[in-house]
Amino acid sequence: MKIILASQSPRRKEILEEIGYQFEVIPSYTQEYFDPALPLEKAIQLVAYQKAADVHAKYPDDLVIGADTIVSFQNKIYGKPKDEQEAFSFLRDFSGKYQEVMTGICFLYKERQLCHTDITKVWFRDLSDEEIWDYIHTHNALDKAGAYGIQDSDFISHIDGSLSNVVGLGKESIVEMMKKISDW
Ligand SMILES: Cc1cn([C@H]2C[C@H](O)[C@@H](COP(=O)(O)OP(=O)(O)OP(=O)(O)O)O2)c(=O)[nH]c1=O
Repeated sequence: MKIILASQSPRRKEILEEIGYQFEVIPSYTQEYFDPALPLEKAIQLVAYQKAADVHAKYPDDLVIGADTIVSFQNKIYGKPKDEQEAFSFLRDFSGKYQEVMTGICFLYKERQLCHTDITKVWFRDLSDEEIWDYIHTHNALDKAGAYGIQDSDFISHIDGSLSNVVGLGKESIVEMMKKISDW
């Protein structure tokens, strides 16, 4: 079965390559809908589903993988910041505290679907305003949920859970899900 990654994220592509799969990248540009009435884990899965479904409609005989990452902090959702000022306020909020990074993953193949959400707790050390601005001015903070990349900052003191999940796609879950669908 051919695998399609329905994502424009270079990080997700790298992660899937690292696991060793052969796949094609066909990003979804669908308008995503986040349903605030659902429990967070389900709402994020639904966004991952929408991305996968958009591509699956054109490639129903291939295995299509969609994913979506958000940061949840004190019952608020942090996606990609809209500008540098918002990126600053996100990182100021996270300083010295922990947040949860969630990635919803959906596999679609023919009539079948398998979805899952990974959660990793991420602890930030205390950050000065100066180093937050320095990070924002030297990195692509606006392209990342929560305004930071765990892979390109030294803000994190420790994590509890999957590291690749924080970067955008939990390797362990992908491998597990691939096992589950091996008889599809
Ligand atoms: C928290 C965190 C997020 N991110 C990235 C992962 C995702 O690419 C991005 C969250 O945005 P998403 O909307 O999940 O994904 P995307 O728009 O980049 O790609 P697509 O919708 O086509 O799949 O933030 C990091 O790279 N490092 C981190 O530490």
